[in-house]
Amino acid sequence: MPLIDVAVPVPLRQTFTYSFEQSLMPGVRVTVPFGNRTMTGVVTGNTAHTDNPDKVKPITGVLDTSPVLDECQLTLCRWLWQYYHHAPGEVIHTALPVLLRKGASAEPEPELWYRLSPTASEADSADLSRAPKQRDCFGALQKAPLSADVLKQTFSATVIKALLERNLIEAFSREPDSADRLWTDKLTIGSKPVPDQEQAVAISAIVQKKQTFAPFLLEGVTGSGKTEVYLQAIESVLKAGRQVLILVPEIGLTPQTVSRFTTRFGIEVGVLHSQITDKARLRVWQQARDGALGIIIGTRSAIFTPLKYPGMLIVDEEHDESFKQQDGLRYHARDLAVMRANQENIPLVLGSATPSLESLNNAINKRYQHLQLTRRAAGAQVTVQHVLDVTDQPMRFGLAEGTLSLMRQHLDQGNQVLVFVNRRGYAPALLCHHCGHTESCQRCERPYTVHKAHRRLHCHHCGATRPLPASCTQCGKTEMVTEGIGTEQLEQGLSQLFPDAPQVRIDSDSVRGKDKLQGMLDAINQQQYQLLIGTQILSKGHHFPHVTLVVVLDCDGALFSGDYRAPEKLAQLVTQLAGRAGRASKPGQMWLQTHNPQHPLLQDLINNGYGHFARHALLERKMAVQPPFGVQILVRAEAQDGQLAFQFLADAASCFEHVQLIGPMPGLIEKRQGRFRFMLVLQSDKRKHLHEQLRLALPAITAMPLASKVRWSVDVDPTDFS
Ligand SMILES: Nc1ncnc2c1ncn2[C@@H]1O[C@H](COP(=O)(O)OP(=O)(O)OP(=O)(O)O)[C@@H](O)[C@H]1O
Ligand SMILES: [Zn+2]
Repeated sequence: MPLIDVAVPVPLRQTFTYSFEQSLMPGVRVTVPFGNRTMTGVVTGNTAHTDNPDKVKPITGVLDTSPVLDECQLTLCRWLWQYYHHAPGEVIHTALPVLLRKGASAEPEPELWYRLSPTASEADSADLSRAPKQRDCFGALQKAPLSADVLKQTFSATVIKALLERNLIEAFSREPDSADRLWTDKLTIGSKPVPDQEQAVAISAIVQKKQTFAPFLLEGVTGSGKTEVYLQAIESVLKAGRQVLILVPEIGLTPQTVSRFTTRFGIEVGVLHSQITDKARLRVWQQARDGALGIIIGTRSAIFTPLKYPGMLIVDEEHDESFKQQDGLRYHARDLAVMRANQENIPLVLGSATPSLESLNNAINKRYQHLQLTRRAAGAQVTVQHVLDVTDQPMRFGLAEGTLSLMRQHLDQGNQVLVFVNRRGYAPALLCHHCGHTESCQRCERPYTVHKAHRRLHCHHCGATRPLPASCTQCGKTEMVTEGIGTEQLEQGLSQLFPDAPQVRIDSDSVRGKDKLQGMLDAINQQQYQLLIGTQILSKGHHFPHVTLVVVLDCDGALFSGDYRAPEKLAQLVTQLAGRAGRASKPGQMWLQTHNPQHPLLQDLINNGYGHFARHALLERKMAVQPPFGVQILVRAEAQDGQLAFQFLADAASCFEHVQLIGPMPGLIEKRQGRFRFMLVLQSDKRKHLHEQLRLALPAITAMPLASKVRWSVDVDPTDFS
């Protein structure tokens, strides 16, 4: 009997061999016995050899007639489990829509249709004269059978039910029509602006590359019209009947984004993000696989969407941290996009105003073609950036007098002002004025954030919450005071200081709920609000034509972080925030409040811009042999007993010989949800060497006695050191 390799969704770094009466196509789902359970796995190949043939068990069921993962996707999965040193079964699970993991059919379900019943006749129509709706419905079906979806657009369920009860019509199920490339008939090119010279250069460079692997970095300052470049570049791809997959950051996927594409091309766009149902996700997956969608826009995991006619890949805001998954399979969707474009032989456009140092380095080294947009579109001016020294300044709600009078000026001119603070809630700590005790989450040993609206304390690390205490839990005195400022407090304060300026708060608390963010963004652009208060969410790619002033409350924390990526992240945030101002006819400015006005990073950013900062940061990384010049892999471990986690990593460290090791040391967040967290950094200037060393060491690490007593994981190319 043929031997077959199957990836089974268990956390083990191997595939498993089973037998079956015939060989099976790789990518087909099968059910197999595993331990005392039955599991759904995916065939990864047919094999000739097994070490212990007596132990091989048979495959118990075959779920698909054709593979759910095509050759290209399987190749990518193999790359993923090798590169990220992850369990093959879990990799394949990540690559499939949830319903397919659970064994659902990969083929579209038969649709419900209606037709006249065989006994119905012309005379029946006359009988319906006193029920005009039923008569019309009957008349419609007399012409041709119709799907339930179509019929229900015109007739109510009651009308259909009445006709069914009279036995005049009947329901039947029908295989859905193939919609393969039907969208090409609907494709139209809506009105579009004339590209400026830099845009035109970028567009023509991209469209020259058809059906060949060609990576581009589109580095364009905020508001320079990158999206317009995407739109005009994909035009010829769509006209050729080929599909485009666009990745965007989680928060950037608003209906506004989608509508720019639907309006331009007049075709349906498949949308994939974390809020859609499993059923809808499977539907888009099927339509993309069957060639029934021309454009698919999605967040991180959309990179796994199969395409029947792949034409182009785009990663917008490619620097965004949400493209890296921070648990399970810790893959980077941008890096996977590069692999995929290569595999599919198609162009890839990475776009950003603040490119990651990794991508920028690839562009400088000519591995990617570098396209630059240095001017804002349609004559908008660059936002002028300033630092405001707040040392010894009287402050109100975290704002200096100077900042407040600037805000007053802009508000009086009828413009919008955006105030950024990087903390949601009322205040980041609650402490006792008498004994100094800070109320902290015991599981994370971090101060609770005060949320006044709900009168509760929240731990932003683990989500734990409890009622706001009336007195100190240590000494019992009732003089509780808050420390620091969050969005909620700023909102309260600003409504006192500027009672005449309608304000809106945008943070993950206030935008919870379907389409709420979009509603707020629309209201902002209709000028229903003048003061915009918010967190990072406000920095993400939104177009705010009426904002002329951006204020950053406090950026000092990030200047002294233990994370070597913190300066890059801060520079990206500040630049993106500045990019929200002055996007239309009115010029914009940004003010950064700081106690460190002379800090070299701030000075460089303010005076020379992100591009200069990033190139300088690359030099520093080169000296320190840090990514993208050095390669890093993190082994993390956590346990309730911190000593165990530390010891596990110390033992793991002894498995390496020719690798530079840093640690074991505590994570930047030392404790979370009752577990102490440690990490061991493996570093080298040679990628291949480091991966090889880890591959050799992993069996020994996995076999260590402590390996089953702590939670541990491998993070390749880490971006987060918490
Ligand atoms: N060539 C052009 N002529 C006129 N208007 C343009 C042109 N290109 C883009 N625009 C307009 O300029 C605005 C900004 O463009 P777009 O949103 O594409 O910029 P972006 O670079 O993607 O912005 P960001 O990175 O800041 O999110 C949009 O309203 C867009 O319609
Ligand atoms: Zn906690």
